[in-house]
Amino acid sequence: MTSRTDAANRGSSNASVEGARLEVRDATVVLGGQRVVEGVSFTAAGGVTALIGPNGAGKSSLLRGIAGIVPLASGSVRFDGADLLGQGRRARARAVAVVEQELSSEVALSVRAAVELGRTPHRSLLATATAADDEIVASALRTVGMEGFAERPFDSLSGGERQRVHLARALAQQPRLLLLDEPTNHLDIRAQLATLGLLRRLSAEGVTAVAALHDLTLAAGYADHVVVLAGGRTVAEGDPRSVLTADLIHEVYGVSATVLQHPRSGRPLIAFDTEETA
Ligand SMILES: Nc1ncnc2c1ncn2[C@@H]1O[C@H](COP(=O)(O)OP(=O)(O)OP(=O)(O)O)[C@@H](O)[C@H]1O
Repeated sequence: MTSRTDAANRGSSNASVEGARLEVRDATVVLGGQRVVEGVSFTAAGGVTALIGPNGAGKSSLLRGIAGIVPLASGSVRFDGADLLGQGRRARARAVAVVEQELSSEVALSVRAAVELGRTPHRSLLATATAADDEIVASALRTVGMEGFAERPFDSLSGGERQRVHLARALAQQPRLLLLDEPTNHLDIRAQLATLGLLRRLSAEGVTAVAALHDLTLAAGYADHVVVLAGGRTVAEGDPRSVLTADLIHEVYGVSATVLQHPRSGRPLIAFDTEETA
């Protein structure tokens, strides 16, 4: 596949506050002896970056490599001018929060306790929660609309509710870099729009957000920058308005689509050609 890079838009952002710069260079991740991410580079100076691509493209592995959850076989990740992966876990967790797809963690905890885990990197080892921590946790729960669930056991929640709690925990971490793996998974459409709107608001406050997304129209509607992966490699990147073409969608996903324009935002609306419309 050809590599198309919209260099003029690389790292561009509509964010009103420029976030710290994330520079991923030649990232390669090897899992089970396979190069599942190979030589991926992109820069995000604030704003929302969407990672898109088919199942198995390497989106989760790239996010995990950036976060230091899996090692990079080669390449580097710099954030705010420093080598992110060279930092200790605790220092990294003060800057970077990750919302992963896995929904079964914190099963024995209440919702409030699960979100409180987000404060751990900011507290000294044996310290208990301060009033400020409590307010940050309460605020994170309010932001995701889960304040009424604080005392519920985490494992009693629905999939979408768990997803929101994971997001609240990441917010409680007060990160400057937010990495999210399919954050709209399990969410109803209102919650999906709220989550992506929240990413936009956070980016306006200086948070750099990178999210793996499957819904191309939502990615087009909310991202400043898209990175398209297939087979572990970058196929295209840039402004969603120039990258998300019918040709690109056919090349990457093997499906036919008509790309329309949102009448107000001008952003791409992707209509898939079903048997009826083909
Ligand atoms: N532990 C592992 N050992 C071997 N291969 C792995 C391992 N983990 C992931 N892979 C493979 O790496 C590739 C990339 O997986 P990854 O989860 O990063 O893709 P993805 O783009 O996030 O996919 P999806 O959209 O399905 O979530 C896949 O082919 C997957 O099977």
